[in-house]
Amino acid sequence: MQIQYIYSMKILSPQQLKAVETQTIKIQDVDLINLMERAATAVLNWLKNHMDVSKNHFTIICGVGNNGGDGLALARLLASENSHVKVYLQKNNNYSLDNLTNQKRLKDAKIPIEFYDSETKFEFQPFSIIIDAIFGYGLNRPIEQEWISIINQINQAENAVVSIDVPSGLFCDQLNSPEDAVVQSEVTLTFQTPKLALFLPENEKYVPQFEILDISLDWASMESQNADFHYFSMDQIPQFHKGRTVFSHKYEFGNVVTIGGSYGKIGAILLTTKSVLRSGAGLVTAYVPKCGCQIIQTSFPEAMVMTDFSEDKIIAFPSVDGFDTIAIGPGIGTDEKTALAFAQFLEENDLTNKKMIIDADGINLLAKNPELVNKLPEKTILTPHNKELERLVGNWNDSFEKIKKTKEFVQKNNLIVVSKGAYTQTYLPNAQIYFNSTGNPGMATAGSGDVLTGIIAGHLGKGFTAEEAALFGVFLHGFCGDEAAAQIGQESLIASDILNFIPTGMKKLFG
Ligand SMILES: NC(=O)C1=CN([C@@H]2O[C@H](COP(=O)(O)OP(=O)(O)OC[C@H]3O[C@@H](n4cnc5c(N)ncnc54)[C@H](OP(=O)(O)O)[C@@H]3O)[C@@H](O)[C@H]2O)[C@@H](O)CC1
Ligand SMILES: [K+]
Repeated sequence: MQIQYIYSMKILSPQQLKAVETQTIKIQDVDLINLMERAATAVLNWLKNHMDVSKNHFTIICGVGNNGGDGLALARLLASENSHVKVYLQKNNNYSLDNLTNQKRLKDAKIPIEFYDSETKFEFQPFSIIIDAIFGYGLNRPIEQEWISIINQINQAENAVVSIDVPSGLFCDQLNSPEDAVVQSEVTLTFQTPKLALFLPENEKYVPQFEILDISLDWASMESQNADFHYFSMDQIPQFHKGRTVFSHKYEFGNVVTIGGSYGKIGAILLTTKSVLRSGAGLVTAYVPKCGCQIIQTSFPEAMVMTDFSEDKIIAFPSVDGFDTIAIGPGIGTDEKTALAFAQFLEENDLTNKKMIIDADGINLLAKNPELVNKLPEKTILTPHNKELERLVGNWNDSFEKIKKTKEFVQKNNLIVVSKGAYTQTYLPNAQIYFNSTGNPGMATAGSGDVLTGIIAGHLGKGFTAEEAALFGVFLHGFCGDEAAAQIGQESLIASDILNFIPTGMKKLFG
């Protein structure tokens, strides 16, 4: 089963979006004004799904381009729903064509437009929702001094703010400088494909959350764009279903060994081992120091256990001949003797045909001895958090430097890196980077990564390619975490909950 990359959602630059827009107009035989109407209708529908628009008040602040045009069209649609709408439009003599068309449509519908300039002092009604339609993906320079007060007034108001397409002032594919004026919205409703800026931690205060609204741009045109960045979302999931038949037997679903644990950290490898089987792998064996044997056998009878001759840490790695998948790291510690055993294991085994994933202290052991990276089988999956990743690729000053360094690292070494965090980033050796769409802040909790390692290892065992296992494993982990949070909340969520929700998550995805 190979991933059909054509099904992934590409993250496009403003120039590419413009090209897709132009091609859509040609292929669908429509005009831009129709796309604008689709965009405004999509926003209206989103608002209707989230509130009673007929009772709400909206203050729509529009710019001079097509983002402003979306705002004007939305004003007309909201007014026809009996909403209370106040429309502000920037005073200018350089409006886009379709902005002008929508101005005329408002005039025809007798909906007044109030013009603002850099001196305007808005009087927002306290309960009115501000719709930010000043700039979208067409922003081509930071917001100029004279308009900063407009953005500041929006940010200082106590009103809820909804941004259309992009928070005004935010660049789509480069970082703003900290002093730039950018709208801080509660939610951004972005059209068709998410923009790169929405995923970057530097922009969290402008984009605490976003939603993608479909406006039926031409799919083939989007797919024809070259993109390094992708969004891995629900649309890609059906192709990951690998069912069982009546005659299936456990040996068809992989034989996985999990290597880790040390005195006081057996729980980590236990979580990983359990997650392997819960993900549908056939067989799992935990290789742990002696102190871990009873713990694992008692709390997880489905697993087999092999033990190191040491009581409290791993100092000699096992033979991996009979296993197809190897997971190393959870709870293993960084003792010198463990480090030596790990190095010897990588240097003296032929791992060419093995599938491998390394996590946690396994990554720290690797970082201590960087030339060992050359000994890893191709497409080994590494699942570092940011601190662990820095130990492998060096420090970075911002997201773009991180992306560049990590991309170089995976390409040079033919590895896969899963960089954990909000919108977990998966770097494939072909230089493609995927942002994940599932998960929640409650999952930043002890042992969450151990469960992820097990889920990915389980899918490797089941026969997924390394790319598939990494991408789908990250998605499933977040999805199960979301299911768990929906039931018990984020605050008290623990890693075992994520694990316990794997069956619910799998069932919900595949039936
Ligand atoms: N395909 C889709 O997804 C669809 C997208 N649609 C919508 O179109 C939006 C993109 O529209 P857009 O291209 O007209 O750009 P937009 O963001 O309105 O701003 C451009 C204007 O701002 C100006 N300007 C720029 N920077 C500036 C600055 N710092 N300070 C001052 N001025 C500045 C620039 O003028 P300039 O001065 O550069 O000549 C120009 O006048 C998109 O986000 C979405 O909402 C839908 O309608 C339909 C389908
Ligand atoms: K906007």
